[in-house]
Amino acid sequence: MKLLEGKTVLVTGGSTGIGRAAAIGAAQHGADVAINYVASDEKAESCIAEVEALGRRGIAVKGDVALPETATDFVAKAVEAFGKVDVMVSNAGICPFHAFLDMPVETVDRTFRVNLHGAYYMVQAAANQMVKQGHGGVIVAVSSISALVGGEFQTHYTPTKAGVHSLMQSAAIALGKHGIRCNSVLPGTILTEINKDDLADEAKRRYMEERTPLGRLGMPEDLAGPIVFLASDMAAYVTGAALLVDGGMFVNLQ
Ligand SMILES: C[C@@H]1O[C@H](O)[C@H](O)[C@H](O)[C@H]1O
Repeated sequence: MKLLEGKTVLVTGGSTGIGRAAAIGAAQHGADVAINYVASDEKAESCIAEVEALGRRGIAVKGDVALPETATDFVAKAVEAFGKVDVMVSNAGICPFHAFLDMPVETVDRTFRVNLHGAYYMVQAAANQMVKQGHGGVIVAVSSISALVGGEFQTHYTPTKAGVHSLMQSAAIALGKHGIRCNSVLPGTILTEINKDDLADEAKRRYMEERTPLGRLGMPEDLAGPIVFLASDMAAYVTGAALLVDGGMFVNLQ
């Protein structure tokens, strides 16, 4: 069953990792897809090629989500291409692991601007377009298990993920009257570009695998299903919620 037939789905950070999996998953479920990306044109083009190979339309829009104008430009280009915005998947994020005591101010600022300000601008721009359209919509934000627990080398990162989770809670209240649902997914440790170097440390990787009840770290594709579900009418009464997608890592105390 295609859960997003004829919908227009926007994904930030959509050329790699979780964002790419969400974009492809949305196309597999019948949606047209617009991705925002900041780095590789090649990866963005190959993502759109996969969307088109699934018989859907796709566009890639380059832009740094830390800049407010990137959000309004992305939404405008999606409306120009597809006539509407039904779903925003706010996924773009960075995690430059670094020790706390000598954490550079630039690293703190950049991480907050991409992960939290960027999410705020994208959610607001999409919501304004959805309100203008007048028939509701859905916002799914990619927060993290790190919204709930800490990380020694993530003191600049975990507050942004807690912030994204909180943003969805408040946006759910602000936008419910417009029929717009707002929810978060909280990925655990998912193997992507963002933690490739960190998990190159065999001991750390083994520790993370062993504390995961399902016995493996996650793949980006593990997030596609939960994101498509929250974006679909199957979740018509779900808003302000947070869905852990972590193989059981969070609950595993003992
Ligand atoms: C970078 C990535 O971020 C996630 O939110 C979680 O903290 C993972 O363990 C980490 O590998």
